[in-house]
Amino acid sequence: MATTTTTEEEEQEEYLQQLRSKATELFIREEWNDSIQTYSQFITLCTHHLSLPHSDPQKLRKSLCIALCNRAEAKSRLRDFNSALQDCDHALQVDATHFKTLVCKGKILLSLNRYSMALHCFKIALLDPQASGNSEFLVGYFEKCKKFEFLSRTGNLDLSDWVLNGFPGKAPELAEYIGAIEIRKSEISGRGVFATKNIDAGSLILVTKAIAIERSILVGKDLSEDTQLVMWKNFIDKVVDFVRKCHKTRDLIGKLSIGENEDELDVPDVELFRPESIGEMHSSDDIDVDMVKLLAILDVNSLTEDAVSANVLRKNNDCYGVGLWLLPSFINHSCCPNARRLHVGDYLIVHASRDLKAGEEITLAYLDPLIPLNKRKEMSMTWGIHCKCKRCKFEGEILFSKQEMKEIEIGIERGMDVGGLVYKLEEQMKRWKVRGKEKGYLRASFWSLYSEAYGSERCMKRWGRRIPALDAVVDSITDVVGGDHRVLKILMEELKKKGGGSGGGNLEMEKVFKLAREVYGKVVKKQAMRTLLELCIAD
Ligand SMILES: C[S@@+](CC[C@H](N)C(=O)[O-])C[C@H]1O[C@@H](n2cnc3c(N)ncnc32)[C@H](O)[C@@H]1O
Repeated sequence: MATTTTTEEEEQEEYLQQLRSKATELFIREEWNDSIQTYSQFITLCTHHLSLPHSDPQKLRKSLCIALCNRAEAKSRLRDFNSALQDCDHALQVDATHFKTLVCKGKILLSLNRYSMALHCFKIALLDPQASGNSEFLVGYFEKCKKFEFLSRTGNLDLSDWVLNGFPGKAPELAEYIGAIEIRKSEISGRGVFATKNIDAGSLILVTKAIAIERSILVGKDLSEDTQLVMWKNFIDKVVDFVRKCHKTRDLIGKLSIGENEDELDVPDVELFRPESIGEMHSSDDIDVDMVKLLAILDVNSLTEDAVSANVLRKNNDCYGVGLWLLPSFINHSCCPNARRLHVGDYLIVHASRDLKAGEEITLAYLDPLIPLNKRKEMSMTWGIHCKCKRCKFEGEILFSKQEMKEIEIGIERGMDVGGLVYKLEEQMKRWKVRGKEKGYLRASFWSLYSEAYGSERCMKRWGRRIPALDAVVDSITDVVGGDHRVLKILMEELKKKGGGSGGGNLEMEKVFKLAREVYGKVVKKQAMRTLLELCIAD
């Protein structure tokens, strides 16, 4: 009897060895899916053997730990980070200081933007004797975690080198950052994002990585309908894949609006959106996805890189992307926005495009703030929103009561002399005693007239002395819609004409830099900002 048991045990032992060798071979050949499958069989069998009376627990534990660590590595290669993390934790339960697992866990945590936890792993790994042979790359990871941890606390981003070198290679990895903001009920609609402290124009409000993003190369100016459909389908597949791998993401996406009954929606704590917040992170097994709800959510919250309030930093702007970013999805629209977005790789940076007061709602322009009310209304229909901001209200009243406004609109349609139309609008505003912000509203709405007039030498010769100086118009428009790249471009061109360019008069150049910070955010130092300004003109 005893002989039979020994033979059985030996056979099982041999089978275990075979499984381990096969899994290791697949792992070395980087056949990740097959190696995960084989390691899974090995792990189940190994765990079972550990409970048997004649087993060698020390040897088995060692094998189990290595198998879990390798399976974690394979899963992380397939970007199934949450499940990989689960394996690392399991391995560390078996051996709390297992060097390879600590390094693997640190790298996974870094990919998930959980910097301080990653830092902790690399710190312990560095104490291991094995660290001496790997010190260069370990110290590299350690320093990277430290840098990102600092960035995620302060939001002090500096992309100067990347910009000055002409956006080489892949876009830089950024750290996730959540500034002085909270999510609250909004008077605009449902929930909104609010400043909890004063925020200067140009300062970063948040930096966050896309849940998923899909890009397409632009051939010509627009994408064909077919390409757009394929792009949208791929994008949805990516979101579903992400959601299936992570409960936390599914739960957070589930908090986004479907554009209906927004006032009844819960207000989530902004802390939930920190990568390090505790959530039910694990499981790669099927998570139910309510596709109808998910599609409605994507319809309302996806953002495109070509939007008017977005800048994209990359070498060739010949592609176009659609993506989903969680926290920015709570930012409402305003025709007098106070924030803009900047895309760097898969990261979205939202910065203040005007000075913000504590308690003020942060808003983006979903649609062009430099077009007249009727066009804005038309465009807002596609967003399913009916904007009731002060500007829309004021312009609605003036359009309704003043025939001259209609005449100006007809003049634009008929292609009348832009200088004459600007003159007419300015004269009417004087007559109607339109001042301050209200003047800015109308100037912003008819920006196309102003920009064409200031851009035309012939027009300025004729009307230059009868219409306000560009400076004054820039100030009043910026006061109501914040920094805008088109306004910045005209200002730059004007400076160049005066023989200034980037070496223009100090005061004028300061004004350009101030506007540039409102347009791009404080993401580069002065020299690199000059490069961005050159790009803005060339655009
Ligand atoms: C990206 S979400 C913004 C956050 C949303 N309010 C929430 O509670 O989740 C976009 C949706 O917000 C609403 N919304 C945003 N700005 C609006 C505005 N200015 N006027 C009316 N509704 C607006 C619309 O329902 C729109 O579909």
